[in-house]
Amino acid sequence: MFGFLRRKKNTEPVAEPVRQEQAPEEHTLATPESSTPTEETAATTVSPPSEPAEIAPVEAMADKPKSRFWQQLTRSRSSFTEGLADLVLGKKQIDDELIEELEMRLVLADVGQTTTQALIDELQQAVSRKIVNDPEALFEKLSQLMVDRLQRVHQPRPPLNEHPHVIVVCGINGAGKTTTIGKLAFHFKQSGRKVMLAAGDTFRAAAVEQLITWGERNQIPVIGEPGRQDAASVLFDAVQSARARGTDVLIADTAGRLHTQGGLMDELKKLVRVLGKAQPDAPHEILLVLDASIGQNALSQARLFHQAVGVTGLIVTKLDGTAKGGILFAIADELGLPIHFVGVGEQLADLRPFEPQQFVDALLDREAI
Ligand SMILES: Nc1nc2c(ncn2[C@@H]2O[C@H](COP(=O)(O)OP(=O)(O)OP(=O)(O)O)[C@@H](O)[C@H]2O)c(=O)[nH]1
Repeated sequence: MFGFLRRKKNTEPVAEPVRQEQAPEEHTLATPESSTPTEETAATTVSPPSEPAEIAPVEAMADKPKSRFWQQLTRSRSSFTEGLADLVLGKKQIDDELIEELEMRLVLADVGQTTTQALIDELQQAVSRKIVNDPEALFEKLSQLMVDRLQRVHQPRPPLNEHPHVIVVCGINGAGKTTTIGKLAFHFKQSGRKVMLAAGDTFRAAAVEQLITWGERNQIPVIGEPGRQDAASVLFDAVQSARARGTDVLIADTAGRLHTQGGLMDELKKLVRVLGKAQPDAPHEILLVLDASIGQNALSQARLFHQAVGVTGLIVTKLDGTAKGGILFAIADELGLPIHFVGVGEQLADLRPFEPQQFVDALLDREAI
């Protein structure tokens, strides 16, 4: 049953779940190290970070407080379901008005014309074949079609067999790369991996400092320091250092670049080549960070990054702050690239392994959430 229908019928307000904040604890932080591979990380005791770190394992969160994910998708869900109950209630049959309203809402949620049309065509076929007979069955069918579309491109990430398993994170300026790297590091640490970061964004001095701060929050080493110019040499050093330390996962930041900036795209290709020289088969993953709030523009960005370096998977950020959650369906349909994670906030634990069913349930306000 869909929550937005149930609420209207019962006319009972449904309480939004309240987020539990963790009491801050004292942390032992490792100071960021220099690029010398043999240097040991010095540990100092410092005050708790100002940001409340959520320390529940991300994997465990996937099945426990689902209500939090539900809450984080409030804007996308509201734009999709608000007012639908009024339209549906009182209707015993599916009519053109209902189908047109659904179509409009899919387009407004940035599902995109092509994917919206395909979904609506499939719904209409199900109606004309009498597979679907009433509005509630129509939503059920829509939900199933949406999950199918995401499931088609859903793939597990490669196993972390190499030491280090090297991940390059790329994207345009401000997409959320550095923040996502901090959250990714937390994700891997929570699953018991030894993680290291490489500050390959030598373009913007503050980016290195920002990455060092994320390293401190996660108590993991960061290779690279402000002032270094050559991103390729930072990444090369980082692979050597990670290997010497038996690191499981090395995550490399890169400078934000517009997909239209040919010179910078060439630099990204060079970084990927250099990593391959530092370690055969590296990088093992090239993750493109896309900001959900830019909607359909994310598609052209993804195409050009993919052409340049062969993106292995996507991380879609800022889903919490946008009503354009539907972009994930356009991404799945038109790019065929797997979405591995979604960013739903600015805290360490606000990165979720992407699960199609869970996402559609939250978007369509399914009771299961
Ligand atoms: N609400 C929300 N904000 C996010 C999310 N991910 C990143 N941000 C914010 O987006 C802004 C840009 O993030 P950065 O990580 O600095 O982006 P970047 O891609 O590294 O930027 P450049 O270094 O300029 O290329 C910051 O204010 C982040 O806190 C998210 O999932 N949700």
